[in-house]
This record gives sequence, C-alpha cells and structure tokens, in this order.
Amino acid sequence: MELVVNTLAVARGGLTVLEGVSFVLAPGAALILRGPNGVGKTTLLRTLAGLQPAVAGTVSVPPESLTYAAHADGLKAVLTVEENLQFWAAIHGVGGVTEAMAQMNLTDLRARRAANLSAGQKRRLGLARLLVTGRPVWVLDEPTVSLDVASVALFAGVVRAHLAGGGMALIATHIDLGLAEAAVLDLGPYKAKAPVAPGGFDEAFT
Ligand SMILES: Nc1ncnc2c1ncn2[C@@H]1O[C@H](COP(=O)(O)OP(=O)(O)OP(=O)(O)O)[C@@H](O)[C@H]1O
Repeated sequence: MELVVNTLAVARGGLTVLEGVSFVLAPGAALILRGPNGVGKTTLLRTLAGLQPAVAGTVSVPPESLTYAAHADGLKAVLTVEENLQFWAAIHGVGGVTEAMAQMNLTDLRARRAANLSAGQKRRLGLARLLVTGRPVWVLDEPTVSLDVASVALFAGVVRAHLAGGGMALIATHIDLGLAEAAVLDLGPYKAKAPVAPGGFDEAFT
C-alpha cells in the first residue's frame, strides 16, 4: 500500500492555506515536511488524519490506515503509563504494551500516573501510543517537542524500526531528527495565493 496525495488543497479558519500538494510515500519510506511557522503543516496533517475535510484533491488511503500524533499528547491523566497504553491497545485490538514501554524507555515509569510525568516523559508516552495502534502510516506533528537529545535519538530509532517493518512516516518538524534516509518536502511553494478582489487589488482599494 502506497500513500498517494494528489493535488491536495487544505484550509484553516475558512481560508485555503496550501494547494496543489502532491507526493507519494512508499512502504518503508519517511517524508519530512518543512516550512515556516503558519505555512500549513499542521493543517495538512489534520486533513490527512481525517480530522477535517480537504478543499480539493485526493488521498489514496483511508484515515483508518493512519495514526496521528498531534501537539497534545492525548493522555488519560488518571491512568498509569501502562494503563494508557493498554487502553489504546484495546481500542486498536493489538498488543505490544510491554514492548512499547521498553522501546520508549518507559518501563521504570509503568505504574506512574500520566498526570505525574514530566513534559518529556508525557511526550514519550504519547509517542509509545503509536506502537500499539498497529497502523502503517504514522502522521507526526512536531514529535520531538520536550524531548532531550537522548530521547530524540531513541525516537528516531523507533521510527526507523517502523520503516524497516514496511511502515511509513510523515513528519512535520523544525529540527533534524537524524533520519538521513527520509525525503524532505518544503511546503513553501504550495502556499495558497491570496484571494484577489475582482478587477485587481489596486482597483478594489481606489
Ligand atoms: N483554529 C484556527 N482558526 C483559524 N486559523 C488558524 C487556526 N489554527 C491555525 N490557523 C492559521 O492557519 C494557518 C496554518 O496554520 P498551521 O498550524 O497549519 O501552520 P504550521 O505550518 O503547522 O505552523 P507552525 O510551524 O507554527 O506549527 C496559519 O496562518 C494559522 O494562523
């Protein structure tokens, strides 16, 4: 299964922010999305994740093939680390909780409530959730926020293992994740043109 995005246009707050976005992601491949603040990276990822409709264009795979890690970690504060992962594993009908904790260096924190984790530990738990979804396409919005250098390297290894298993990853990030094998797509050229008043901008304001 390939992820084929074809001439996609996406909007936020009623305004089209990106248009004509096209790319193909093959099994085992990662794509890094780059672009300045506000260009529309989050909006594009939300659209691919099925959280909002596209303005135009097509996405070849259904949202059920994707799992989305947003800025917020979406943790259940009163549940422990292990219970959070068991919750997500049960929803997706897969196992692997013990392995997910080991991979994201959470085993020693397994009995701690999510509310009592540090910001970086919460982020590690939010990312461990990806491992218990069983979904092939990881859609990641600034996944390394709050992570220290060692945790960034740990997570890059987790992504690499996912790719080696035939998975795919689409990652919006401002930092270098160290995934040298990933392709990079600069979204700047896809910025939607500002709407022009009928008769031209100048005439409309004279
Ligand atoms: N809830 C909202 N309502 C209206 N407009 C919004 C909303 N959220 C974001 N925007 C606007 O939509 C545009 C795209 O925002 P988006 O968050 O997708 O950018 P981004 O590339 O992810 O930025 P960053 O690098 O800062 O995270 C921006 O101009 C932003 O101001």
